[in-house]
Amino acid sequence: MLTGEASHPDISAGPIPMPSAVPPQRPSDTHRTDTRSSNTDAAQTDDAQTDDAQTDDAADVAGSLSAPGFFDTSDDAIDDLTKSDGKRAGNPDAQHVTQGQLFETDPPPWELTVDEDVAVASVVFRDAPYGPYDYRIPPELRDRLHPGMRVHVPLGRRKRPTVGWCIETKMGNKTGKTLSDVAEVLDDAPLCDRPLVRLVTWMSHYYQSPAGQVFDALIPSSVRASAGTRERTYLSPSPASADESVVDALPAKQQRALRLLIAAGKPMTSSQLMVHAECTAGPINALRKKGLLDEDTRREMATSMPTRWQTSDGEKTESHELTDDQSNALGRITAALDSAAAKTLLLHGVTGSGKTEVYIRAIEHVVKFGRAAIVLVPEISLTPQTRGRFERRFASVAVLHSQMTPAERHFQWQRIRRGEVQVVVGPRSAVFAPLPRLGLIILDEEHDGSFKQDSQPRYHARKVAYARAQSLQIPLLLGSATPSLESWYATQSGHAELISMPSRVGNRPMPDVQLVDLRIKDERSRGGAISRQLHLAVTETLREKGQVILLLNRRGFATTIQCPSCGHVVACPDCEMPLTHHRDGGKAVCHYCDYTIATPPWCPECRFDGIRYGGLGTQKLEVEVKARFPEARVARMDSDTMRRPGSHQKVLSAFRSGELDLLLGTQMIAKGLDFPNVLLVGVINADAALHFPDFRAGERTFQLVTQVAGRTGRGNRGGRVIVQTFSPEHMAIQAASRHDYLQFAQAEIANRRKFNYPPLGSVARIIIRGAVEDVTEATANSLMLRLESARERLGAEVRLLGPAPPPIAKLRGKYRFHLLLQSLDPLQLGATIRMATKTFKIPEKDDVQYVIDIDPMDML
Ligand SMILES: Nc1ncnc2c1ncn2[C@@H]1O[C@H](COP(=O)(O)OP(=O)(O)OP(=O)(O)O)[C@@H](O)[C@H]1O
Ligand SMILES: [Zn+2]
Repeated sequence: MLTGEASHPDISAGPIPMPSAVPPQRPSDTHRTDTRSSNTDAAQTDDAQTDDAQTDDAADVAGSLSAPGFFDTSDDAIDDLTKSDGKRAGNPDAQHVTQGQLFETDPPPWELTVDEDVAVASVVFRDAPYGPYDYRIPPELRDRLHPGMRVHVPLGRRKRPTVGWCIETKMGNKTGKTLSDVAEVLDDAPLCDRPLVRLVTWMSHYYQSPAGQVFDALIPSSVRASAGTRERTYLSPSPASADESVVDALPAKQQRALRLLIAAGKPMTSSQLMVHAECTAGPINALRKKGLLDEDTRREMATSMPTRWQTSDGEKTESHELTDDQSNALGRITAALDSAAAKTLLLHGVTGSGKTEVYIRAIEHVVKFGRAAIVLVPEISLTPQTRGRFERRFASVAVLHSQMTPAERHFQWQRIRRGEVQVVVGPRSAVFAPLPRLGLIILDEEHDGSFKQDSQPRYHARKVAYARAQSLQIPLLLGSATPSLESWYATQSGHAELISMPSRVGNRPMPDVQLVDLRIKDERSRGGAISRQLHLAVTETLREKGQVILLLNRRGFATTIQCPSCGHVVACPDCEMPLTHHRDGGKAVCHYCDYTIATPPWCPECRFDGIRYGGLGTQKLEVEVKARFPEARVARMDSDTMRRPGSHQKVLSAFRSGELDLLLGTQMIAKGLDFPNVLLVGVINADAALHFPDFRAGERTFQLVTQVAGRTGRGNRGGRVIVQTFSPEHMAIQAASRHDYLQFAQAEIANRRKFNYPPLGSVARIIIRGAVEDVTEATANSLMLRLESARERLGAEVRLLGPAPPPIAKLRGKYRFHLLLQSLDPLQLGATIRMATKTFKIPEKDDVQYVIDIDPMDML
């Protein structure tokens, strides 16, 4: 029989406190379906990157440019995660918030007796009910079962046999009930060690995601399914075969086979022995039947792995003599490594300052002491260059990427776990790499949006890396030319150490950036996307045999309302967020607070009557470019053209070798590429991301323009940048045009302070979706009421916004509403949601689901 007692994972086992309770059972079965809100084709921006490393079923696409906070939980706050949410928020009644109760028939606490001699396992499940529930470990399994293993247990009144994850083993049954037995242990060894199990419980608590689902994110499905392995039975001589008289009495063929096996001195499979003894299966089976052979079945890799290493993209460079900036940076990183403290370091190095070389030297330091490192990068197939740089410098590198087969992924995971790997390079899921002696975690391009997972559990790799580094007492190194404001703010508030590399390698100048004001009629080309200045610059560059990059980051839908004459964007008076045009009914709606007006027919600012909505895509741009520059060899890079494995590789190699003159595409061409012959970068519409209904719009725009501008001037021939924009005076664009991160960061922090947006406060979002609009809205409303009452009971200072339709108000035939929560204290935010959803049940007939997104990255 089950009990409803919430398990308490061991928190004394490691240096950092982890939460003391995993979330209680979720009341609504339907909750577990993740809406994958922004993973859709309709909504998907052109920057989709897939990383199928961790989920079987989820498309797991991440899209946007910025990153949520992780320092919004101060160290104290992380510490406080070990306490009950309710207590912290000041309500004694709230203590029970973290306790899961399955049956109302549970005895009251004073009737509980503790049975000290029972070995107990706490088990969590992927599907509802999620647990944790306690089971008795039968004596014969006591030595075999450890946290991090899968078990078969009976679940529910019908004792349905179910696979679960053991998160804790302990002595003593405190439930006062007879526990059901663990039926079977499914793994020979834990699939994750204790620190990783504690990371699971922390993630489960923080992201309010069932621990069983977090395990599934942590352990690749290929590992769970033992992809690429098979069972083989090995034969060895049994003790009975030691009797010479028995052997002598055997028929000739059997005798020969057995003697050969004894002489070999090692076990063989039956087919190996058949070859060796030149016999059929008959004599071997006869030996088996006579009890002269012992059998041992093992699971092993089917073949030695045919790893399909991608060839490098043609870059040749090797180790460099460090610049002064680089050696200073390295010195500070090695000091942190030597101090064996869980320090967070932010390496802010301008584009082309040589950050990769610093990472490599830091890892060399780690490897020297027999330890290993994880390097997280935005999707690796976009940057074959980075991969090549690591593979050339370390003997044993495991590169994880989305195009691996399950067998390859499993093979690499086993290598990593056996401690055979010095460096793991991979996307966000690589933060879970089971390295036994991890010494350093690095996030390159730490501001990148792909570090946030867009399906359950909706974790951010930076925050998880932070938690893992803290628990192992190792440094975390974040690197970027355009750090996220979260990381930047952490350096200002003393939670992270700032290391600056303000100049480029070889003292190359930063490229000159020229702004083209698209509001001026003459600058706009009739019907086209390329201004007169940009056209001239491309022509000149091609004539000089230089290469060109054109960026057009068109989002899947473009519904901002902007005046082409004055550049004014219609925005919400309460939230300062741009309003979104809804074609049905001609409404303009704030997607934060639901402020609604009729879409203005002319510009409210300058009265120009030709206000417009919408945009232009890369495909259309390609047609225009080919028409304007018929001689140029052009390639387009976006999620449509880059579907096939290896396609990035191909285009980038062709670009490096000079077989292509012009590369146009979405933000995937803005990332980390290092091509010395790129003399011109053009940004077609810098506003694309600027007027998005998202408080991170300015940050994303700054990052994107700065990053793409950084792709030029990396060789000896210099480089320049042309940025077309309707908002040349906007602070983000001004700062980007001067490569001035500091100015941007200071101004943007001041902006965020007004509304306590991250990194000053925390944000969470709940998405509700359903087939029938009013039912969905009614559900959203009743959840809102619960949030309000939870806020009151907890005395929490949390701002509640909505329900409002998100920019994508309908998705795959489902209506969507969202709620936003904002607070200076992430713990109060989390506790409010936990309390409000604890007993929130949606009747099955309503067909409505909800999804909790803590530290959301986008508001689509
Ligand atoms: N000490 C050095 N001496 C000479 N060249 C160097 C040195 N360090 C790095 N480089 C070269 O400088 C170039 C830029 O380095 P890298 O790509 O690491 O820059 P980055 O800081 O990562 O820039 P971005 O943020 O734009 O990706 C590379 O071609 C690299 O090989
Ligand atoms: Zn508003």
